[in-house]
Amino acid sequence: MSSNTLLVAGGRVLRPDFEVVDADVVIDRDDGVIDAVGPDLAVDHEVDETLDAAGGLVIPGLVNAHTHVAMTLLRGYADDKPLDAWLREDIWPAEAELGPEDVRAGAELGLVEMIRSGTTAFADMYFHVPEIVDAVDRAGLRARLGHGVVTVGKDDEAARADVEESVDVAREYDGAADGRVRTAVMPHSLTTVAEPLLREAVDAARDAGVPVHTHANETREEVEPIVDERGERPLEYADDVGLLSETSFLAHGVHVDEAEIDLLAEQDAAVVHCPASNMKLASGIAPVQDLLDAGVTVALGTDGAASNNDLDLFDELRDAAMLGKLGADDAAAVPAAAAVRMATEGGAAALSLPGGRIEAGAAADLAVVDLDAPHLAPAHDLVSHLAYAVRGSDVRHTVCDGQVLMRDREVLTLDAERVVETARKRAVDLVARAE
Ligand SMILES: CSC[C@H]1O[C@@H](n2cnc3c(O)ncnc32)[C@H](O)[C@@H]1O
Ligand SMILES: [Zn+2]
Repeated sequence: MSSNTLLVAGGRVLRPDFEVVDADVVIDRDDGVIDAVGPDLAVDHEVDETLDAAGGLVIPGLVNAHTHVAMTLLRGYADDKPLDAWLREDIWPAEAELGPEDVRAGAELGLVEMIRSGTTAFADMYFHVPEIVDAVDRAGLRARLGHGVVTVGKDDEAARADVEESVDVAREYDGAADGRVRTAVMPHSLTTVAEPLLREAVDAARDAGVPVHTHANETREEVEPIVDERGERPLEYADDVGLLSETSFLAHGVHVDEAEIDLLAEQDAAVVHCPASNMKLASGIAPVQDLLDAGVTVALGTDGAASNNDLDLFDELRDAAMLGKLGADDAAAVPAAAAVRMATEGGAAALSLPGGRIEAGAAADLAVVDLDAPHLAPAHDLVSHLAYAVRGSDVRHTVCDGQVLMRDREVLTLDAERVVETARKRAVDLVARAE
């Protein structure tokens, strides 16, 4: 019998086989692990804290497998443009003005938003990573973090320094926040990092024992020059430089051909599907059902809040299921359960992080979704509801690593009001500097 036990009581539980059962969940808070799942567990367990899940569904905490969390400061700053123009004309000039405290403020805002919508783990590529690590440590989430490398437009010394920073950050912070923070080396994309430095980054990641995360095959405009200049597809190039492996995870994967899908499956590299960002920037429709059919691990990501424009992974679930059907011209494609799996187990697998399943021995990362709202009645099929009807605002409690991050919609680890106020001020000042 544990002396530091959290009980999630009286709800229904989404099991790994996607059956929904009436069950309590007992969590060992010291180990951050689920001890038991089953009916009436309060009877045989001494409990230190109870979360009321009556009328709710206990699900694995959602995994946002690709974002730039501090971009919350640029939410609504530049819309209705395609990727390249959006980055060059608006986003990159604004980001050039970002200081470490801006990134901290933007990250905290994003963390509050994710906790409030049931996300317990995420992957982030950005700048000023030490401030993001600190924010994640205090917020209590789990994350795979990295410094994004861009070498184009930089002289050799600056380009090399950017790669070094990504490797140094990955080495220094892997295992931070009691192991909740893991790292990766993060070259921004196959076109924004020059080949010799991309090779160095990949080799250094392997030496450091951390994954590589990059944007890949996001737009036609990005794919075509690679094919023209190299005579090979982007993911063949990525494979040549050693970037595809069982720990690497690639954001977007929109414009991938059959051979590239086979390559991803062979190398066991994961794809993070970002449907809202792909729609908003008109980047295209990823062949998600084809990826799944080939056995590729597919996760879901919001991308940054400037191309989404929120960090609510329930939106992504719905978009993934809807857009998957449109892209495949098949209403049976990307069914509800597949979308939910991508947002949970698929995300944890892509990021090589614990979580994604509610079962004894699994990490105690979970969310309790309130089923009382009118838009969730009736409840014929709760997996269907998770994919098509639940909103982030339906989440009642969020738990990560056995710690309660939100209880009855009150975020406990960060002062949400102060975070929002600080981010508002920082965003106004940032935009004034950028214009
Ligand atoms: C070098 S840190 C990360 C870098 O990525 C930018 N970014 C945001 N969204 C996207 C996207 O959809 N594709 C490519 N790059 C993106 C972000 O603004 C940072 O500069
Ligand atoms: Zn991105």
